[in-house]
Amino acid sequence: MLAIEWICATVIVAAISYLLHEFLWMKKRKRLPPGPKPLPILGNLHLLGKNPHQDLFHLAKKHGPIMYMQWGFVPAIIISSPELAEKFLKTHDLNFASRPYHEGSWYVAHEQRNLTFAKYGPYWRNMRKLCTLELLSNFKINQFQSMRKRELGFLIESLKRASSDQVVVDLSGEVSSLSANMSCLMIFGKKYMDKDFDDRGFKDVIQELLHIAAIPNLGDFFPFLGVLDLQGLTRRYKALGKVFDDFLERIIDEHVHQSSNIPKQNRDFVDTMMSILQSGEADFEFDRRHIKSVLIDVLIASMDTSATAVEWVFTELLRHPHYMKKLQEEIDEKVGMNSTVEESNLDGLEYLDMVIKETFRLHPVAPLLLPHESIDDCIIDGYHIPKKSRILINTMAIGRDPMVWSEPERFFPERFVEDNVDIKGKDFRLIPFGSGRRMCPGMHLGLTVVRLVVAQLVHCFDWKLPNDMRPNDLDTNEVFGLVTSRANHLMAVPMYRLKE
Ligand code: HEM
Repeated sequence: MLAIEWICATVIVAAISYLLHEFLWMKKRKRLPPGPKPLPILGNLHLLGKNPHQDLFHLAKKHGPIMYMQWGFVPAIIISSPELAEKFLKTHDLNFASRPYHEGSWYVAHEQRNLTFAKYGPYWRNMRKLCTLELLSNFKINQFQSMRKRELGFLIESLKRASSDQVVVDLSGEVSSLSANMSCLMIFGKKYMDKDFDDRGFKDVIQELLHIAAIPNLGDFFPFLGVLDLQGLTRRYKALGKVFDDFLERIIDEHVHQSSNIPKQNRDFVDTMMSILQSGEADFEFDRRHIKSVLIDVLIASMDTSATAVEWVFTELLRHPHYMKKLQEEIDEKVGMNSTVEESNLDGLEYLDMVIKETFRLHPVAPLLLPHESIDDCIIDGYHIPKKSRILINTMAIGRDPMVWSEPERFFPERFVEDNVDIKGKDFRLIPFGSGRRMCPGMHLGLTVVRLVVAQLVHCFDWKLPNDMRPNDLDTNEVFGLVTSRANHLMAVPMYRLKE
């Protein structure tokens, strides 16, 4: 059959199934949450544009904080208030602790054997425990403290040169490279540069994965269309899966040959995982496939999240120079003009924490968290939540809700002086790392990197916008993806300010 015939046949089958589904559903219709009226087959997919978190924010203003949508054949529940977020992520957490099918993880992470998209069950529980204890513990985070200091030192030196020449730097690019280097050193024990992956180079391959992971996948919403691969995504995921697999196999082999009895405090993540594999101490199915899947997870999760958070903090500080100054004054007082910031200084920097909280409120790195999936039918606030619904918690909508925050659109770190809101998953007004069973296990590491990098860059340099741009003219356009970053790179001129 020709491709066009295949498409027609699939659309007809899809339409019949949809009508059948609607008919059966009518018979036992239950009270669903309110939401926009769906079109036949397409459902509400036509309402989602390039920045779905913003579209859902606007739709919630009309339909309310719990909203039902039909995305193709998939029911979606969108949550936009702290009270409801608490019901989904705390009161009924267990029922919403699974993840939907994710084609990228299927092909790149050995059939969703990664932590991020593994279905809820014994494998996910065991792997999460292992990662939390062995890779993301305080002991492990502290082990890499000197590496972080050294890498950040390299960036400061290069910015000092830019400062003496008064050149504009690509702050987004610089922080992203720093974060990539820190992640590679922690995970693989060395930095990976261009050509280390395949012809395209390390960064390009990661960027391609992030890019296609952000493209809405028709196969996710219309399972019949998945096999046709009309968007070419399956083909690209398979090719990327092979590139990652070859790369990780090579790295693991190198580690196996080099490492015999590396002391625990010197082990990178590959060493740690391989020593667990070799010792046989994992009491669940655990082989190279699982190790490779989790290595990809921590690589992707650590590289872009922290760098994007730093980028947003700087965006707001450059738009509000008086807050930048106030932050400098706090650090000058605690650290002094003769020294750079150490991780041991961070706990005393309260204003820094307020600036970071305020940035997460306005610019959460993952505005819809990661998608959760309901394990069983459930009733919440009198509404029926069907089994296998996709649950999205819109933290961006919660962060800008005037019922929750006064003057929500205003960047105002001082709002946290009186109200010391927790960002570690206990206060549902601000949950940039999620909450409950699926909450981010890398939060401590992520926060350490963000606080350190922001503090150091603000302490060592005054910053000004290029070409006499006024602070108000700096845009805050975003591009939605696995992480939601600035649409345009942040450019600024550093001026060194410490005593030599
Ligand atoms: C500023 C930095 C970071 C932010 C804002 C962030 C945010 C998040 C969010 C919102 C989720 C989804 C929670 C949910 O679905 O309910 C998540 C999950 C996750 N994060 Fe992070 N993250 C950061 C850094 C890191 C780092 C450094 C790592 C590891 C090295 C990491 C590893 C993970 C993993 C493995 C998951 C999936 C957990 C699971 O499904 O069980 N993250 N993160």
